[in-house]
Amino acid sequence: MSIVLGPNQYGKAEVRLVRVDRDTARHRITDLSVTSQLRGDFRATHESGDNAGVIATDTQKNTVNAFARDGVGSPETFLLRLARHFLQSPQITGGRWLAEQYGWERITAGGEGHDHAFVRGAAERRTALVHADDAGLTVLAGLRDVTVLKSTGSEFSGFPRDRYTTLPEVDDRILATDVSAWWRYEPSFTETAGPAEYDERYGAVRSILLETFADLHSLALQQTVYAMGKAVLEAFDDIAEIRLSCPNNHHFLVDLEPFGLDNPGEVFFAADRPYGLIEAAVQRSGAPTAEHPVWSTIGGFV
Ligand SMILES: O=c1[nH]c(=O)c2[nH]c(=O)[nH]c2[nH]1
Repeated sequence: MSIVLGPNQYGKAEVRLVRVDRDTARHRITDLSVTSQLRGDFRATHESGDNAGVIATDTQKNTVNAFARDGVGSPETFLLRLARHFLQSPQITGGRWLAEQYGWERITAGGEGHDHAFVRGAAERRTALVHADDAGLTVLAGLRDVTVLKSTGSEFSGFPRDRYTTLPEVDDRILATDVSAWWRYEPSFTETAGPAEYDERYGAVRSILLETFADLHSLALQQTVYAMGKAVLEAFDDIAEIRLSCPNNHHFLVDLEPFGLDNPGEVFFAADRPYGLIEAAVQRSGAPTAEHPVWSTIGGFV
């Protein structure tokens, strides 16, 4: 039996990059964590330490920072620039470039918000991923940990009961989750989109996800998750598919009877674990059934 090197990739993870656009007194900041990973025939370095073809991870980090000097644009276009740059080296045959963007809002004291003072927003991040392989470039866009809650308009009943079932059926409960999603753009979008189109589309998808969460009377988080994905695909032909991952952040009604009090859906215990975890891909019927290769690069369902 002989031992051989299997699939491999390497690069710099989580380059923390803050870009200040200061062309006017009203500054804009872009706060990113960027990961660059390269693929190619890197047997030599693994087998004998011959680094002749190895673009150092330090060089990859420097390239990320240097490219930011010209502006970031949108996370998607920034990653596409990096991908096209590294793919110019003949030994690089593919790769994976990932960005997580942290939101900063202007500090507001009435009026328009401060010109150059910001407050970091919620845990929510905007995400982008560019994947390159023999078939070309694929762009995913997404979001992570968009925390939402509705205080009514959610029920859960009709599930099977066995000797281990204790959950009561409820026709009114809190529904709370942290929405994470990735959606895959068709080439028809990525071939022409610039930063403005990516930004606009990100905002539109985020709004659709939130509005659907809010408006659908939910009989199960599964129904809400599917409806959110479906609404996005119905709105945009050039989004091929979307994957969602949503924990069910349980809120349990506190028993106030020991204190002689009723509790008509007013006082809850917000449990942090365990949590239900509902994940689904929403796709177009007739699309290829084989999983697109990009999904194997994201680590986890979403
Ligand atoms: O929306 C829900 N889906 C489930 O599958 C489930 N299971 C559970 O215990 N509570 C819930 N809620």
